[in-house]
Amino acid sequence: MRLEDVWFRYGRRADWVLRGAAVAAEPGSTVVLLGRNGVGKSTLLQLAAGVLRPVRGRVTDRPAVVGWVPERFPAGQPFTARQYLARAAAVRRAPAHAVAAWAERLGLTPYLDTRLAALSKGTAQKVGLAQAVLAPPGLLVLDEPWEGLDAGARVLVPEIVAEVTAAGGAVLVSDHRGEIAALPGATRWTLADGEIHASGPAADTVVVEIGVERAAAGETVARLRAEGHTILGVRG
Ligand SMILES: Nc1ncnc2c1ncn2[C@@H]1O[C@H](COP(=O)(O)OP(=O)(O)OP(=O)(O)O)[C@@H](O)[C@H]1O
Repeated sequence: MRLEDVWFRYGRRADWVLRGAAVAAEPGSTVVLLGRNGVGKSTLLQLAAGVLRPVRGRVTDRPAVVGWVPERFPAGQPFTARQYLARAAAVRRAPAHAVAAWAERLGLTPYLDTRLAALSKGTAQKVGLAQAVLAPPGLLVLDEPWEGLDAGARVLVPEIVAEVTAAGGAVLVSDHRGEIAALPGATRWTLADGEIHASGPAADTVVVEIGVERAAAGETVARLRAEGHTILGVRG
């Protein structure tokens, strides 16, 4: 999947969210998208997934099967989890056993006959994750996939990412919580002021301890994360 000079804004008078983005996610690679809140990560992911179209430029080499996990699963639809996943499986021509197998793996089996609107946020997120992988995706796009998941399910995200890339798919994932540490070997795209800065995986990592005033802690953590650093903890 390749962005070729992609420009995007939400309206004629709106500011540009992306200005001439030119990056590529190669088959078998994992790309982690970093950047502060509101900088345009979700927008870029939706352009990559084909949910949004560029205002200028184009997205090329998008594989036939794209799995897209939005930041918030749209749970307002009038289906049970089983009906929704069965429909998604039919649309993607996924194998017949895929719904039951993914439901089991994600701990969704007890909730399959619950209506989507009645699911907890985390369980709905799991349905969102399941629908994206029912058919093996050539490109898997995950918007903050850890959000709302319990500890048991969080560990599944890097597992699923590794399986998709091992099968030759590309994975593009946004991360504002430093979960990138769980994705060794990932390329980083850092988005700032409408531009993407791509950098290779951190091959050799060291831990640097810094002290900041309490009042500045939140802002410092956010800034360091936006720059692509991993925050291992805050204490004191
Ligand atoms: N549907 C929309 N209509 C108009 N403006 C939008 C829309 N969606 C997002 N924006 C604006 O585009 C900019 C980028 O938003 P986006 O959601 O892509 O950022 P983000 O980096 O994903 O943020 P966060 O980390 O908070 O999820 C923001 O200024 C936002 O207000």
